[in-house]
Amino acid sequence: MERNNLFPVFLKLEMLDMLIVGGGHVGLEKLTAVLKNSPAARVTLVARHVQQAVLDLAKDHPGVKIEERNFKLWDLWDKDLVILATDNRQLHETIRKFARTRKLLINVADTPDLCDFYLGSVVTKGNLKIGVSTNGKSPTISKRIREYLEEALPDDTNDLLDNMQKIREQLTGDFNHKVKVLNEITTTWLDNKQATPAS
Ligand SMILES: C[C@@]1(CC(=O)O)c2cc3[nH]c(cc4nc(cc5[nH]c(cc(n2)[C@H]1CCC(=O)O)[C@@](C)(CC(=O)O)[C@@H]5CCC(=O)O)C(CC(=O)O)=C4CCC(=O)O)c(CCC(=O)O)c3CC(=O)O
Ligand SMILES: NC(=O)C1=CN([C@@H]2O[C@H](COP(=O)(O)OP(=O)(O)OC[C@H]3O[C@@H](n4cnc5c(N)ncnc54)[C@H](O)[C@@H]3O)[C@@H](O)[C@H]2O)C=CC1
Repeated sequence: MERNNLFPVFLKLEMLDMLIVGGGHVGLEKLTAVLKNSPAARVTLVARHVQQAVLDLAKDHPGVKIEERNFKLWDLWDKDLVILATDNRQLHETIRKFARTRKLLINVADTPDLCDFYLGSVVTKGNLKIGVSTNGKSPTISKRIREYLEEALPDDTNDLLDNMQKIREQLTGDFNHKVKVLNEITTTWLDNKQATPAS
């Protein structure tokens, strides 16, 4: 059977510098995805024309800088990650080439063959976050799985995490003992969806 070989990570975007090129529909979608997850992300968005909705979104996020002009190569100099969302495939290929010489990681929205990483659908319940990838096969199925998990996971999931954190802090004994206790008290969690693990 085919498998998904992508390696998932969770990035701290308030400690990294991201460049988004393109401020149309797709640029807005990607900026929205970034800020929904990481409201304090440091993002520079460069676009010849910036949609009003992009400006509105940026207003509420001090980490976002909007520059309404053509992309320039030096936009890449001080960045860690790049998302391209223009309507110009040739430009995407050129930027990608330069970005890779600088070892920057790049996502070209809707062009899997030019991407070093993909965005995923994201389920969030408090501190819990689940990233979904179909390996580019079907973003619509990613979206459906997100909706399914959002519905299925109890709303008090974050209380569970708080309780578990307290228990972790209070547990004494060696590492193996702690792992055993933590495994035991969570065995039935998803069966009865309780926020307080049985002790
Ligand atoms: C490879 C990837 C690269 C990347 O963009 O990072 C990619 C590629 C492409 N997307 C396309 C289309 C659509 N993308 C969406 C939606 C999302 N797309 C996202 C990620 C990804 N999209 C990466 C793989 C993710 C995975 O592995 O599953 C999500 C999960 C995250 C996000 O973007 O924030 C977000 C859902 C967020 C949510 O709601 O949870 C919808 C549905 C909708 O908008 O309702 C459609 C239309 C329906 C359809 O096609 O399914 C096309 C065809 C373009 C064309 O037809 O021209 C390509 C190109 C191709 O497939 O060749
Ligand atoms: N809109 C959609 O739902 C979908 C779009 N696509 C594709 O994604 C691409 C982008 O789509 P949209 O965002 O809708 O297009 P758009 O035309 O709304 O936005 C393109 C953006 O790129 C900017 N841009 C173009 N050249 C630039 C340059 N040299 N420097 C800086 N900025 C530059 C424009 O000013 C604009 O902000 C298109 O190729 C489209 O075919 C694919 C699937 C769905």
